[in-house]
Parts: sequence; C-alpha cells; structure tokens
Amino acid sequence: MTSADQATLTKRLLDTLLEARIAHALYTATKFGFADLLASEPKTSTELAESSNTHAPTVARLLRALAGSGFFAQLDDGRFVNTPLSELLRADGANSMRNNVLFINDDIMSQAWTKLPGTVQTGKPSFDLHYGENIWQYLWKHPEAGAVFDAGMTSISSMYANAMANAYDFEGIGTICDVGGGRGILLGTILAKYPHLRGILFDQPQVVASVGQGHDWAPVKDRCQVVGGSFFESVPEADAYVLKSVIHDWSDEDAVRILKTVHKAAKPGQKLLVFDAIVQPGNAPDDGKVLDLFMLVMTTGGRERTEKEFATILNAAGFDLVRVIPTQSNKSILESRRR
Ligand SMILES: C[S@@+](CC[C@H](N)C(=O)[O-])C[C@H]1O[C@@H](n2cnc3c(N)ncnc32)[C@H](O)[C@@H]1O
Repeated sequence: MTSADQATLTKRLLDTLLEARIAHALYTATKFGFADLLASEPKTSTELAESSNTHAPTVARLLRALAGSGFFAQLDDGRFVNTPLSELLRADGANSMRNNVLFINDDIMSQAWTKLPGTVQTGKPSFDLHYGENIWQYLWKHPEAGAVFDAGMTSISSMYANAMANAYDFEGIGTICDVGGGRGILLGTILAKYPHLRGILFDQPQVVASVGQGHDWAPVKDRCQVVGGSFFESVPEADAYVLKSVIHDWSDEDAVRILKTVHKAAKPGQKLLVFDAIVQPGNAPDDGKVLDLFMLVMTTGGRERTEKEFATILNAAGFDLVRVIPTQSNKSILESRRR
C-alpha cells in the first residue's frame, strides 16, 4: 500500500469519527431551536444566545462547526443564516426533520448506545442493560420520553409515507387497519390518496391519544376509527392490514405472536402488508444493516431481516409471502396473504 493510500484510509476513518460528533452538534443546535430563530433573518451568536438562554461564544463555535457540514452558514460579517439543510431543523418548516433529529440523538437513546459493548459481549439489548427494562415499558412510564419517540417516528415516517402510498395500489381494499400505526402518519397519507378507503388506526392507548399530531389528519379524520390496545392480545377486524416498522422491533418469537393476532382477526385470502427494510446480501452500503444496529440497541430481540427470514416468520403465523415491492425509500412492502 502506498503512503497516499494509507493517508486516504486514515482520513476516511477520522472522518467517520468526526461525523458522529457532528451528529451530536446537530442535535444540540436543534434542541435550542437555532434554525427556528434564524427563520426570518441572519443573526449574531449574541442574538441567538439571548433568545435561547445559551452562551454566545459557544453558540458561535457550535454553528461554525456545523456550517462545515452544510448546516447553517456564517456570513462575512459574522452573523449566521440558515441553509437548505438547516431549514429541515425548523419546527414549522415543510418536511421538518426536527423531531427525527431530537429522537435519534436524545439523551435517552444516546445513553442506551453507550452499552453497545455490553450488548456485543452478552447479546442482551443495550436499552435493557442501561435502563433495566425494555423500551416500551420505559416509554410507558416516562410519557415525556414517549412523546419524543412518537413525534420522532412520525417525523421519520413522514419521509417514507408518500413513497409507500405511491408504491402500492390500495384500490380494491375497503377498510385497512394500520397495526402499531403510531400517530397515523402513514395511514393518513394512504387515506388522503384513496378517497374511497376507510382506516382503523391501532396502537397502544397512550400513543393513539395523540393521533394526528405532527401531520395533516383533519382531511381524513372522518374516515378513520382510532382504537387503543395491544397487538399481543387482539387487533380490530378489517379487509387488509399494515404493519410498518413494527415487526423489526421484535424477536422472531414475538413477531410471530403479533402476526398470529393479526391472523386471528383476518379472514382467509386477506392481505397483510409489512413495511420494513430488507437486509440485502453482500457488502454494499445497506441502511437495513445500520437500522439493524438500532434494533440491537433499542429493542428486546428486534432485528432487520432478509426476505427469507420474513417469509419464515410470516409462514409460521399462517401467511404466505406473495411478493416484495421496493419503494423509493429504504423500506420495502412485503405483501402476504392469510391462509
Ligand atoms: C417503531 S414504532 C412504528 C410506528 C409507526 N408504524 C410508524 O412507522 O411510524 C412501533 C409502534 O408499535 C407500537 N407498539 C408497541 N407495543 C405495542 C403493543 N403491544 N400493541 C400495540 N402497539 C404497540 C408503538 O407504540 C409504536 O407506535
């Protein structure tokens, strides 16, 4: 290897380490709402600090570092402005990713990631190692953390909802139940595209209590029933079922339990659509493999799966995988039918 090759590799490694710190700086800038404060005009770090109860010289250093990655920019006179990237951090901006950034890097999630070495040693989930209980128990007991999670999921899913609604033809379906549907972003997007369709949003009672927050629910509200409960016990009857980013939260055993509950409510021949990442073979960059680490850290036994692994758990619960439909996102639609 030449010394130039060696230098390139070393830089690549250092860049990866620095990116992780930039992600933390991004979280911090988002937490203090700097993108919102810069929505209408450029501001000095002193003005930003006064409005956010922060330390002006440190704000300047934080935003200067982020500007190097395209978030915010510093003008020649020293004031800061938004860039198209930092606009995404605004609470009120179109396609706001604010809640996504706050969710992925917040203290609760970050603490769990510190236990990844323990997870690699023992196979036990990092979240459980750190908090002594699983994520769903924790979020239930800490409603503020639950609200950050639900808002974060809504924000993440807003990136995918259109891609998914566009990738599948819901025309022949009368009523669709979104099982573990969070605050309803995906179901709302599908119902908005298909005016004939009726929906049932099903999730835990404390989650469906804030249905519609963070997205445009009003236009579809009258066509959707909202039901609270546990998908380990029962789910409502519908003509077809959707499970988005749910199966990946659970071990094979628990995933089969959830799918069996759906099987019990469904009739033979009815459709079940699972929206999840599919882990690809080979060494090419694969969001699914990185999301799989999130599942390892956050969930008790959750994992991203290959198509074959999905076919196996679907089959064990009484569903036949019919086809896999790619979407313009890192999730695919696995269409299956109840036997
Ligand atoms: C990763 S989130 C996905 C939310 C939504 N489908 C989306 O993609 O935006 C998983 C969802 O499963 C729900 N969930 C967890 N345990 C549940 C249970 N026992 N019964 C019903 N829903 C549950 C959570 O409340 C959460 O909304």
